[in-house]
Order: sequence, then C-alpha cells, then structure tokens
Amino acid sequence: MPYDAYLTLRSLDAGYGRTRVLEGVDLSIGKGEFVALLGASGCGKTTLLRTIAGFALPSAGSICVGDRDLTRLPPDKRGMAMVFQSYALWPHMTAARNIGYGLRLKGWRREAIAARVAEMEALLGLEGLGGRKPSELSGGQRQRVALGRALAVDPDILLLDEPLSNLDARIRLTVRHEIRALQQRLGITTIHVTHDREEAMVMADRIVILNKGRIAQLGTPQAIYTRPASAFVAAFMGAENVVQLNATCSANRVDIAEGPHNRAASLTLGLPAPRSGRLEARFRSEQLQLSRLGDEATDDTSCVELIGRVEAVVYPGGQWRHTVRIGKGSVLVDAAEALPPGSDVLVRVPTSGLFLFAAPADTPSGPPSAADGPSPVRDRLTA
Ligand SMILES: Nc1ncnc2c1ncn2[C@@H]1O[C@H](COP(=O)(O)OP(=O)(O)OP(=O)(O)O)[C@@H](O)[C@H]1O
Repeated sequence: MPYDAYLTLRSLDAGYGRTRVLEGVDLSIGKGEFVALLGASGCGKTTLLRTIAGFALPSAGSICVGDRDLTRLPPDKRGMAMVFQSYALWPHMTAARNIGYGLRLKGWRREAIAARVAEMEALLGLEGLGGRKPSELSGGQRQRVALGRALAVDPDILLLDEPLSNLDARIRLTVRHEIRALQQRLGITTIHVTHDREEAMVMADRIVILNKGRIAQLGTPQAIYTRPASAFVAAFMGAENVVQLNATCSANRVDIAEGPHNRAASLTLGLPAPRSGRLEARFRSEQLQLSRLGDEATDDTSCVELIGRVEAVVYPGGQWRHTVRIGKGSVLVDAAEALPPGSDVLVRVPTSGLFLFAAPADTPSGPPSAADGPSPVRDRLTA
C-alpha cells in the first residue's frame, strides 16, 4: 500500500554524550502506517524511538510531522504517546487512574475523563478491571492498561518500545494480533520497536532494519525477506548458512566456478548479480534438496550444488535438521528424510533461495587454494 510521507526524519544523528548512536537516519512514514524497527540489541532502536518522542534531542537533523517541525519541541507538544517496555504504570494508582493519567495532565474534566477511560477499557477488553492496581493484573492486562493510557490522549503517532517482551510466548502471539487489529481499526500511525523478526514480519506494513545506528534496509516484510540488500540483512532475516564461491557475473547471470566443495553452475538471478570474483552465498536451511552423493536425480546446473558430509542430525519437528560440514564450515539443511552422520551428501540450493554478495575484502580471492582445505570429494566428482 503506498503511503504519503507523514512523519519525516532527515539526517538524524543522536547519542549520549560523546557516544554517537544514530547516524544520518532518513526515514519517511505514512499516515496510518505500522512500521517496525528491527535490529540486534544495542543497534539504537530505543534511542531512535526516544528521539522521535522527544525524550532525547538529536545532535543533527530534523523530525517533522506533516509541515510541523518538531525537532526541538518537548514530548508533550508532539502529539505522540509511547508505551514502554516496562509499561511504566503508576503502582499506587488503579488501572482506570493510570489510563486517565494523561487526560488529567491535559486538564480534562472528571466526567470527560471517566467517559474516555470507560471507552478505552471497552476497546481493550479491560471492563471490570478498572479498580485494580497494576500488581493485581496479569502481564497482558498491564500491557493493555499501558496501551489504554497511550491511546486515551488520542495521539497522532503511537510509539511502542518492545511492549510484548515481558509477556510469555503464548500470550505474546495473541497480543501481537490484538495490537495490529486495533492499530488498523484506529488507523493510527505506529512505530514498534522489536528484536523479534517474526513479530516485525507479522505486524508491520514496513520494516526498518537498523545496524549500528544506520538504516540497513527499509521495505515490506516480503521484500526484506526475499530481497535482502546486504549480507547483514540476509543473515538477520534467517539466511544464516554461508559459503564462499568464485564466480563470473554479468547483468543477472552468474557462472559459478567449480570449487573444492561445489560444482560449476550457471545461474540466472531475478536480481542484478554482484560483481565477479569471490562471492558470499547465503541461504536458509529450508527449501534445499539433500541427497546422498551419487544418488542425485539429474545434473542440475541451475542451482548451487555443494558437497559435504553429514555431521549430525536432529528432529526439531516437521523436518530433519542436518548439520553438513562443507570445507571448514558447516551449514544447516532441513529435509523430510534423515541421512545418518557420516553420509557424503549433495546440497542443492535453488536460485530462488540464494542470496549472493561480494565477499568481504579480507577473504582470499582467486581460485580455490589450499586455504580452502583438502577436497576429498572433488576427485570423486571430477572422476
Ligand atoms: N543513557 C545512556 N547513556 C549512554 N549510552 C547509552 C544510554 N542508553 C543507551 N546507550 C547505548 O546506546 C546504544 C544503543 O542503545 P539502544 O537502547 O538504543 O539500543 P536497542 O537497539 O534499543 O537495544 P535493545 O534491543 O537491547 O533494547 C547502546 O550501545 C547502548 O549501550
């Protein structure tokens, strides 16, 4: 769904004292859009959210909502409300008083506050619980009170800082769905911080992947999952298997040279190919083909074929997960049938699940060398 820019961050830098955390963040979020900020611990997600909220001031750049420049405004003048990871409820106040807290600060009349609190309680399924203190509520109910307090003031933008991380796994799945449904019903622009990939995927219209204070990629969940822009994003989105290959590339064609642990292949990618040379190939453990070496059905040069040996096999549910040693490294391969440890195997990686990037500069280039280790299977392959 296309969105017109509503919240716009331009060249935002922020940090703590001399520690720079965010660098040159440019981001446009549409009205009514749900955006997830996803990244590893310490990458700056909370700092970005706090800077947008006004709890931290940027050292450079600007924050605008529509035509309004909010960069130097205090938090309460920004039309935003934040739900904190800890919920930050007042322990001595009832749920109802917590929900009405922001309205009292705004000077609303008592009857108007009571009506709005009742509305929030109904919206969030908290009827009958308004008289309880936070200590008398479950984690999920506390989380909803915090959400009610944020929504009661009718903010233009809702900021959620890992609000599900204190809930147990099963409740988290339900609350995830509830928050998304509520957000869509209210049409409220929302930014949600999480380090849970699946949570970001199922809740957000678009995902921002942050890496060391910079945006590594911004896109729909599907775009980021199927077309990661860098090796970092591919790894973060689950393509954690990695092997190095040598290839000659042009436009979207990639000719993989035979190596000590891979066969030659000619691939046509759906994406522009990286430049020729040493490549880092990344792929997920699912949607691969695993067969005993020599048992494979046909020669298939349209996928990457890796040669290795099964080291271990476990059953996490659904499929058998094999640890396959390939040269000095190993990859995880899921398959319907288990092949026992010690089996020499062929792993086929289809182009649809293959992500190719230029290998980092410190990796040796050129043809496979002794550095790639001995290649017992190569002789068998070329024999
Ligand atoms: N008050 C502070 N003073 C100094 N450094 C801080 C402060 N708060 C955070 N940092 C540092 O800033 C960096 C970014 O922190 P931030 O909390 O934004 O990360 P995050 O991505 O939200 O992490 P997490 O997922 O663990 O919550 C980290 O290196 C952190 O140590």
